[in-house]
This record gives sequence, structure tokens and C-alpha cells, in this order.
Amino acid sequence: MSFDIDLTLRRGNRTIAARIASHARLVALFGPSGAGKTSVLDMVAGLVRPDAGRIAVGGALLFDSAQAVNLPPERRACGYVFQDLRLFPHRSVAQNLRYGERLAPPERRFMGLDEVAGFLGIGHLLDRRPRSLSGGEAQRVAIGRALLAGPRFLLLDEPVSSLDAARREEILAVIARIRDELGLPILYVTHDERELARLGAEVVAIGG
Ligand SMILES: Nc1ncnc2c1ncn2[C@@H]1O[C@H](COP(=O)(O)OP(=O)(O)OP(=O)(O)O)[C@@H](O)[C@H]1O
Repeated sequence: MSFDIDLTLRRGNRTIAARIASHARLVALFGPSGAGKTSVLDMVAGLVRPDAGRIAVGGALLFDSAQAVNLPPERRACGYVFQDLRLFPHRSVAQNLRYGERLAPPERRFMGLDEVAGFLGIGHLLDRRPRSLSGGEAQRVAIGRALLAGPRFLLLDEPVSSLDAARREEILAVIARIRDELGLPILYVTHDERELARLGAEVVAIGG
């Protein structure tokens, strides 16, 4: 199973709950703003601890409250592309990518920097600083940094919500290639139904 997740988290006066049991390579978490989609990604990444539940991805158990299993984020091997990207502003695109590369243990390095740059079409941007990039270019650099870290799966938080229609299609095509050519399971957050249709995603509703 690609995603086998059942968790709850109390935040303020609401309870965030998610149940995902899927063999699909791309599963979309869909729901209104504030429903808890980012919180679910944070729990899968190991940045926020669920109150209770179980998280397994690609057959690897990452968290189980009943068995007292709670792998730290660096042992979960997830490539997390945050909604605000979090590129290092004072470093070049190449340095941002190398940061990801350095995180990857040798046995999980399935792509080199040149290959990732070619795959994502960012080879001409390597000397630029993030602030000089367009939204779509910055998104591709953030995805590249995540891929270079040798992930076993990807967490993508609203990766196209800030882009115009043309750039949106460009990034969705990249995401479809990551799913089809690299075969990485992807957990994808959106509140836009057009993206679900475009990606043919399996949909899990959160909150609402
Ligand atoms: N660190 C925190 N402490 C307490 N409450 C939080 C924290 N982070 C988020 N929340 C609350 O948890 C709820 C879910 O937030 P979350 O960001 O997961 O939702 P979301 O579905 O991703 O929303 P959006 O689509 O707007 O990004 C919100 O009510 C939010 O205010």
C-alpha cells in the first residue's frame, strides 16, 4: 500500500482526522482552508505528533501510537515541498539544490544534480538567487531540492495555487512525470478541483 494512514490531532477546539488507505501513487488531500490539510502533511513528515494513530508509507511504518513508534523526520525520508517553498534566499539555486543533495544518504541518491536540473528544466537558473525567480521556477527548484534529498515519497502542499494557468499546467505536468517516471508516492494538498481532475488523483476529503 502506498499510504496507510489513520490519525487524529486535537488543535484548539477542533479535531483534525484523516484516514487514507490507498494503493494509488498520487493521493490528494482535498478540503477547505483551515480544514487541517497542512497539519496532516506535518504529521506524516514527523514535524507534528498526532494524538493517536498510525502512519505507514510504502510499507514502512513511520508512526504508531499503540506500538510507541515515532520515527524522527530525518528517518522518514520524505521530500516535503512546503506551501511557502522555504528556499534559502541568500543562496543560489545550485546551492539550494546541493543542500538537498547533501541530506541524501548515498544508498538513496537516485538522481544527481544535473539530472534533476534537466528533468525539471532549471539548468539555466543555477546561478540565480530565489528572489529573482518566477513562481513556477521557484516551485521547480523547491521540487528539485526535495528530489535530490533521496526521498521515498513526496509531500506537496498546494504546489500550484499561486501560479497562473500556464505555469500551473507546467508544474502539474512535472508532478505527473514524477509520479509516472520516478514512481514516488505523492501526497498532494489542494482545494482546487481542477487539479484533481488533471492529475486523476485519488481524493481524500479533510474536514469541511
Ligand atoms: N501550530 C498550531 N497550533 C494550533 N493550531 C494550529 C496550528 N497550526 C494550525 N492550527 C490550526 O489548525 C487548523 C488546521 O490548519 P491547517 O493549516 O492544517 O489547515 P489547511 O487545511 O492546510 O488550511 P489552508 O488550506 O488554509 O492551508 C486551523 O484551524 C489552524 O488555525
